[in-house]
Amino acid sequence: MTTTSDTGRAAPAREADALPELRSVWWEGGMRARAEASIAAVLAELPRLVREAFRVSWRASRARTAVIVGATLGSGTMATFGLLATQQVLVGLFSGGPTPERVRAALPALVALGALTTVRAALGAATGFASNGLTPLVDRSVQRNLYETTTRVRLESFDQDTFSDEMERAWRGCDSTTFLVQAAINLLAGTVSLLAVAAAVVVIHPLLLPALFLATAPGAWAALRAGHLQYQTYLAGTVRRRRLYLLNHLMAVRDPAAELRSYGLRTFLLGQYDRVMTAETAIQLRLARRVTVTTSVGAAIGGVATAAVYVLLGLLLVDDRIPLSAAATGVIAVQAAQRALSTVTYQVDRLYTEGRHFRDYTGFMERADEYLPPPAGALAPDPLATLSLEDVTLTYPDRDAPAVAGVSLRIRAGQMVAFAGENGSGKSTLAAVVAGLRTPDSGVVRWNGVPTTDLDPDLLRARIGVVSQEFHKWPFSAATNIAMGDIDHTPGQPRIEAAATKAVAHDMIVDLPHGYSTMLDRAFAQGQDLSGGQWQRITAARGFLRDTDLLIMDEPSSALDAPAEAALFDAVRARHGVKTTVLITHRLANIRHADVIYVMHEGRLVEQGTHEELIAAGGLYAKWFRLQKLGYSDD
Ligand SMILES: Nc1ncnc2c1ncn2[C@@H]1O[C@H](COP(=O)(O)OP(=O)(O)OP(=O)(O)O)[C@@H](O)[C@H]1O
Repeated sequence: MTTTSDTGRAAPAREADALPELRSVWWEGGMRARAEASIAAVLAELPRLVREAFRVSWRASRARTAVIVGATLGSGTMATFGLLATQQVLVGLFSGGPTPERVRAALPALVALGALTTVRAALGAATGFASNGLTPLVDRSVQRNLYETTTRVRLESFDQDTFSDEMERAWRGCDSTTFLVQAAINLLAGTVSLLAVAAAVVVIHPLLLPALFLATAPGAWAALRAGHLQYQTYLAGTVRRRRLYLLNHLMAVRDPAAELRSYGLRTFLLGQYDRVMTAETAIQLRLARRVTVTTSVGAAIGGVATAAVYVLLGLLLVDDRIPLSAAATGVIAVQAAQRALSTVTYQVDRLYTEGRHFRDYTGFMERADEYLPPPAGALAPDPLATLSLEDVTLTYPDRDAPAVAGVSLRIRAGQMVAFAGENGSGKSTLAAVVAGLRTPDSGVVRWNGVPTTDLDPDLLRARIGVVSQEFHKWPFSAATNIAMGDIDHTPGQPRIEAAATKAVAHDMIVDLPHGYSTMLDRAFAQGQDLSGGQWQRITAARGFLRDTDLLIMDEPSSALDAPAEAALFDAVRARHGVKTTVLITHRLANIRHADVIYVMHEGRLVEQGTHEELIAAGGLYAKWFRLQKLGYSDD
């Protein structure tokens, strides 16, 4: 730990010897679980995980799963017969008589062994082919299921931390599913190989079975034991890397570079670096020592056990209890079993850690019902005549005060209405309720007198367009970004350009390197990013293209220059009397001509009327309008 003569700088480094705890991250969950689980717990979990892996694999492709299982079992059977054939070859070779005769005697078994090996190789190739093709199918099946759910859940779900967290874990769980399936297949192959060897040695000589067990069990135990420590070491490594990443961002990137220099933070940060690295490196070294000891002890025990088995075979041989061919096959069997076992132990660890993430996925999918919208009505909404809110209240999760409290209002077809109010007064939330994106906790929203809960939500939303304040920058071309306003009807270029013109976006798009085909994301080879105001024009164009009964525009001009803003509001006013528009904006001059202005204050509707009525009433609206007007006057 670094201390400096400058006490002011060194003080924070001495605050505590222990490093501050890092927030746990979801992708470490599987490794952490394996590092903490006992061998018994890991083994107890295996049957269920293997079952689940094969269930997923079966759902993704029955044919491929059947090929994998069939070929793996077939390969195991070939391995058993292969060992038996090996023994027969040895029987022939170790029999009495001249060498050519011994070779001749061994020939049929040798031919059988060759045939078995060939078939086994073919079965291995079939397994490889089927499992390679299975991976994308499994991937697709689980991801599709997840995205089916995440695109259907209620919008409110995203406000809950638990949902976002669970969704992120479930997403990681999708990737784990393919690893889980691969691990289960490999585990099956390893186990079948092991059983195949065991079956063969029992047939050759029953005494070989305990010998086989003795030669393999200690090594397997040591490998599983080392698994704990290896995962702990890995975890310690990631903690170190994460801490380093934080410091790297303080010392080697552009953003903090100026403050680092102007406040003379170099020594302080280097001190932090030394402190972190000294502590974390010590942890890693300690663990590395333990892993080395455990694996060395395991290897030593395994080596001693194997040697003991060879001695045992020698004694049995000397004692004439087993023939030479059986002893020699026993040696081959021990080596084959040790190879199979090292596959098995590795796959056990992998299955367990990936299984943890897979459980996140299945758990999320099981709980997904909680997040789905309640069963909705099936009535098709008629074109809008009136839209009314009756005593509507909505409180966000983890918030005490409602965002919208007891609001009642009525919007008639063809009207242009406006929501005004301070930041956080509930305008956007109210607009989301009107748009059918959020369901109020209490109160009723009626479309032509029919509660919206009785209407088909998709058909209802098809009659509403929303130009959101928090719009998304879709990574598609400019044309597609606009066409997405009515994607089901694949709008043609003339419609797209007409909408862009209304939103003052046409000229700007034409000036892009590839015009309407320009990709609006720099991830693409010739992609472009746009300025905030340019994006806002594209978003407004999307709303105009939708051309629905009701268009809700939430701060559509906050980033627009003055001419663009004026043109946009001309286009909005052109809807007046034809289509219905709800406008939200802080620039009150833009809503002077609205039929009704609803004024929100702390979630409540506190004033309503035309501009003139509200000015005459001398309330909040009149005050804000006066303030804005003052800003433009010369006084
Ligand atoms: N997703 C959310 N989760 C929790 N609270 C929210 C969420 N969205 C908004 N709020 C809170 O609800 C209240 C109303 O927010 P809303 O966005 O409706 O206000 P607004 O009038 O549109 O504000 P602005 O003028 O700043 O856009 C605020 O207190 C806000 O912090």
